[in-house]
Amino acid sequence: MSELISEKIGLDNIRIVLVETSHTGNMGSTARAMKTMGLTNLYLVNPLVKPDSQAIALAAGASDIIGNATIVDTLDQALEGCRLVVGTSARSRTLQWPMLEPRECGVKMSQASVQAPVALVFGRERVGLTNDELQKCHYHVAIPANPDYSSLNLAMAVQILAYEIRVAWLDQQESDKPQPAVVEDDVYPLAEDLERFYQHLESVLLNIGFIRAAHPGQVMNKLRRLINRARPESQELNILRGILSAIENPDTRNRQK
Ligand SMILES: C[S@@+](CC[C@H](N)C(=O)[O-])C[C@H]1O[C@@H](n2cnc3c(N)ncnc32)[C@H](O)[C@@H]1O
Repeated sequence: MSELISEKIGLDNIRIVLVETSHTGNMGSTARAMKTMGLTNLYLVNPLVKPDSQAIALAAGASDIIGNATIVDTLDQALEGCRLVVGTSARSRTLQWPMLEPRECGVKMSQASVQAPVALVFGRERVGLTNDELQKCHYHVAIPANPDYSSLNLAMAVQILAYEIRVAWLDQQESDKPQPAVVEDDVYPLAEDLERFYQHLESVLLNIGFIRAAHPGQVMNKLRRLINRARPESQELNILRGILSAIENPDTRNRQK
């Protein structure tokens, strides 16, 4: 595989997503962290400040990454078209999610990006990512820092995880090991298809009275975790959608008997 082609189909498919960033310096330092590791795709979700001269100054030679950043209103928009989403968090949450070590995260992202766009999502400087945002991710990754002081500066967290992606990518390019098996690029559903499935599931569970709107509890969160852990393929997700439609539409059910 030539350097040119592999760069195009690998690192270019990796999105670094920053959610509601409030310091332009962090945008600049993130751009620099990305470019040094060969990453180019920066997404800013509802940034609280617009990239300014401080962002450009801290980006140094990477201001093109800031200039080409995609600015969107919602995290769902930033994840459109992605088939693997990893969320980052310094602290463990009430509902534990499948976890990756930074090294595993690098390998998974590097391998999956050969097939399709993937996203690594970073949170707000003060409060990180919300539980809802983290539940849109297949996996979480935590940099195993000092347990007494584990919260890194946003751009430094980007640097460490981008480095792990670089190491895995170089290993993939240079080793004599066989490349990951080539699979159809639509084997896993898009992030937006998964979201539509979760909305469909929730609406059916509300309609049949399994979830009560006034007291939904943790059912949907736990189902999201279960389904994310299983990582259904597109065809399997279609079967689940079909089951939901059959529950909703008794006429179809009778016809199939
Ligand atoms: C300053 S931290 C936010 C800290 C926030 N108080 C919290 O508890 O999530 C900003 C972002 O940097 C990333 N980050 C910081 N430390 C991290 C760590 N140890 N592991 C993974 N990501 C980290 C995460 O994306 C986090 O949302």
